[in-house]
Amino acid sequence: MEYVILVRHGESMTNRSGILSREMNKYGLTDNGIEQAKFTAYQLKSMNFDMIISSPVLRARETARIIANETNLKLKIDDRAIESDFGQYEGMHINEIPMKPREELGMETFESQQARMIDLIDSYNGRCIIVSHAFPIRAAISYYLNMDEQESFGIEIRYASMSAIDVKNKRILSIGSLLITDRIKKRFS
Ligand SMILES: O=C(O)[C@H](O)COP(=O)(O)O
Repeated sequence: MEYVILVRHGESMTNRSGILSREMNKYGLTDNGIEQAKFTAYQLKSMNFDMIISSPVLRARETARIIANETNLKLKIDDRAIESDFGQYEGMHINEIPMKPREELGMETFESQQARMIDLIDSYNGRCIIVSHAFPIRAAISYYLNMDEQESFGIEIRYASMSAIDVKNKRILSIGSLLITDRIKKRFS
């Protein structure tokens, strides 16, 4: 891939209820999340992409469909963009989960999420949008910043935000932005 914009889905019922879930067909976007996705789609419409790729999880698919409709891009579902695997804590409220490292809880590790996101980015050509989830997106960004989970802990990936990466030069152009700048638009013109 030459350039990629990593988009987090819009606000969903998981976020509003504090539930951690990678359920494929539950917890869609809230009305707020739909509006957030539409605003991101509106900005991306003025740029040139080859494809949009999405996590198979409903909230990401709904966000990607909104963007695909606005940009007339072909939408492809790719499991490598999926939400973190929460293991035995799937579907639980965030407050019910012990404050321990993911490894100790039997959840998918930061390294595993980073590896599958980078494998995904490196397996496509051209300029793409990838719709995924906060943690996998942060893990991918950390790869280009050469940071580990703790060092990148402060990176916030907001709903429907856009993180632009110049993949061929391994350079981060924006992190968790809600607005696309003109100089980033120029790279996708
Ligand atoms: O940050 C996390 O643990 C999750 O990635 C949040 O998931 P979401 O981006 O699907 O809300």
